[in-house]
Amino acid sequence: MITTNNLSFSYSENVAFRFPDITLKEQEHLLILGASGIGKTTLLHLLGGILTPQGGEIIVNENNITHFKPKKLDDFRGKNIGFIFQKTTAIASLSVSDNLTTRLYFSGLPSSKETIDSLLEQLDLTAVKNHKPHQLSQGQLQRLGIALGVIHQPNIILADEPTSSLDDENCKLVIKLLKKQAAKSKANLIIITHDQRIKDEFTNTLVL
Ligand SMILES: Nc1ncnc2c1ncn2[C@@H]1O[C@H](COP(=O)(O)OP(=O)(O)OP(=O)(O)O)[C@@H](O)[C@H]1O
Repeated sequence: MITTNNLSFSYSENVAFRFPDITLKEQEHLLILGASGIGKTTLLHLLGGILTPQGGEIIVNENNITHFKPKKLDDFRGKNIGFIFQKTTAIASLSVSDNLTTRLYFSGLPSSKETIDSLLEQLDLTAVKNHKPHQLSQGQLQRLGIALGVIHQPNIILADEPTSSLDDENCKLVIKLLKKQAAKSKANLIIITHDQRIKDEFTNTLVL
């Protein structure tokens, strides 16, 4: 569950944003659309606690995270938020499997071979589990990005332009995978995009 009230943020006097309020009940999805530069990534980073709003508040599962101290926010983010970035944040020197083990560690969770193997299987990455990120294809890298965003079963999955560089077939596949992973961890799924192809896949949309 996530609620925002009167959120505002500015990078400078000239680059300032006021965002519409968001209310998502358990497991609801939201697609955020809008022109380039309108503030979509900024909003996603506010929702995930990467940026702190100058005004308003963000409530995640009854926790008002707006005024959390940095350490508490880091812990909260590690356990509850799953980010999927356009470009993978995998560690180059580690294998696919070890990247997932490391992500679990940073979320304060024990390494679980079963959890990792099962997720790799679902994302069709088993064959490359011992490969380093640079040995993966674009599609495999994209799926590793999803794995890294969901391995710790977050309550909120935040995806930044997850389909923009994909062909139609892989675009559909990624959306299906994101919805499936969100259902599995009973998470809210919030996607920002200007990819019009995925508009029809979501009933709940917010245009900035
Ligand atoms: N760290 C920063 N410092 C200063 N200005 C920034 C910073 N990050 C973003 N901006 C500015 O804030 C505005 C909104 O950026 P943001 O990335 O949130 O937009 P967006 O809607 O996600 O754009 P796009 O669709 O092109 O990714 C842009 O004008 C951008 O230049």
